[in-house]
Amino acid sequence: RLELRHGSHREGKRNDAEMQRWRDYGLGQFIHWGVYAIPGGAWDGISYNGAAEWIRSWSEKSGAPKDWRATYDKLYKQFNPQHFDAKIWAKQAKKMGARYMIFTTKHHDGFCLWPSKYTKYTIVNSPYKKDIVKEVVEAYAAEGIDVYLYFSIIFWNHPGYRSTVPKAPHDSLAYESFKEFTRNQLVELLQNYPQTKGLWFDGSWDAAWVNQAAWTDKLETELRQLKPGLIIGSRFRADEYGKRHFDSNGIMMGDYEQGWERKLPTTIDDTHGNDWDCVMTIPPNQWGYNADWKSSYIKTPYDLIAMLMQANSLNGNFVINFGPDGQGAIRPEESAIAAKVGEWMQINSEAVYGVTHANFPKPDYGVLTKKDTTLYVTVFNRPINNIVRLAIPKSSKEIPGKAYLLVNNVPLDLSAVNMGLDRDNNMYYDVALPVGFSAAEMP
Ligand SMILES: C[C@@H]1N[C@@H](C#Cc2ccccc2)[C@H](O)[C@@H]1O
Repeated sequence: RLELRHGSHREGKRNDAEMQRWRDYGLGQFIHWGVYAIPGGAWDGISYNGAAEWIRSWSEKSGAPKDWRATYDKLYKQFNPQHFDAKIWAKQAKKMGARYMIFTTKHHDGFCLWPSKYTKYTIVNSPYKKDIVKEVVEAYAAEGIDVYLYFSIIFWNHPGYRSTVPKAPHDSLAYESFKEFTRNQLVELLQNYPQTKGLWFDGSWDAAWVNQAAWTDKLETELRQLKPGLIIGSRFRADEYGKRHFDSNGIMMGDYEQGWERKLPTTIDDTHGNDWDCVMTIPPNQWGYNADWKSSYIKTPYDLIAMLMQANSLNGNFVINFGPDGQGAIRPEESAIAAKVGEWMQINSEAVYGVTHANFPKPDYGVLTKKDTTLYVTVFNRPINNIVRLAIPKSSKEIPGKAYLLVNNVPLDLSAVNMGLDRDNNMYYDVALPVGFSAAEMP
């Protein structure tokens, strides 16, 4: 084992109340919003083929309009979202069943949706002027939804930003100013918005930042002291050998694993016994608003519900991303998806909130989650014989005999079902699905 000064400072899960609250969320909403919502993935009739929130990085050699960067960097002067109403967003999240939300205070372009004292590139200098982060934090708090602030380390047009490790003296000096700027903004966010429960870091892969193990370690400690109980994921900092998410001894950095971006673990072993979240886009890879939803597959509510249950069956939270348009409205297609997920959650959220992995053989008809001695069997692939078999290894300590199978919220008493031993010496319960049962079909 390596002697690390700036690796993970804790082994095993955090066991304080704030982290248990995080663990119990089950479902979250991510909102990506900023100046990038104005172009919405295209400009002057030319489409950008990357993620809409990355459109500033569009180069002329890959088809960007002439002087695109300069054009983009003036767009904030048009940012005046007349349809923005954080209360509408928050009510939609509530109806969807989200217990927490993650909001982009600034993305890689650096435009701050709060009146930061440390740069002029903020909402104050846009026609909108008002503090959007404040409106969001307050609206979600009013709905009882916890807020986490997304913060991009990358700031493409900050004079001191460097992606590669600075070598020349003037670059090193510039980067020192960028580090101080970054620290100042993070302290400012925690002081301005004390309601926030955590920071969701992104854009921390640059060599220049990865090379700052000691400084970022010190900064993380300072932020945690500033806000006891603060939750920070594995993406914030690297150890002194440049290892991210997991230090050079394989111990997770931060409080939960942030590696599951647009992907999910398959087995509980993939999660290494850690807390984790999966953040998921509705199109294949668009976080910010992209006007064109015709040229790619849009996930259905069923797709998202299946992912939600897979995440929760493996001890993870599932966070669905929404990208409001340049006027601040969530597009009708996204609102419809949120409503459908909410209808399903209305019936089945007991199998989502506060659950843990059930250590039984995973059935092929759906997923298992559990809470205390109650087992939730969420059936997505209805067996042709209408029987779901629950196999419990005889060695298992968790015999759900006292539990109920909640199948689409229909409690089934296990003692009333056919039991036996299969050839793998598992005890099994064969449960006939009630007539009309459907976990996934919308009511
Ligand atoms: C949460 C998501 N992370 C961001 C990214 C990225 C990215 C882009 C290229 C290569 C690797 C990672 C996306 O823009 C979005 O904010």
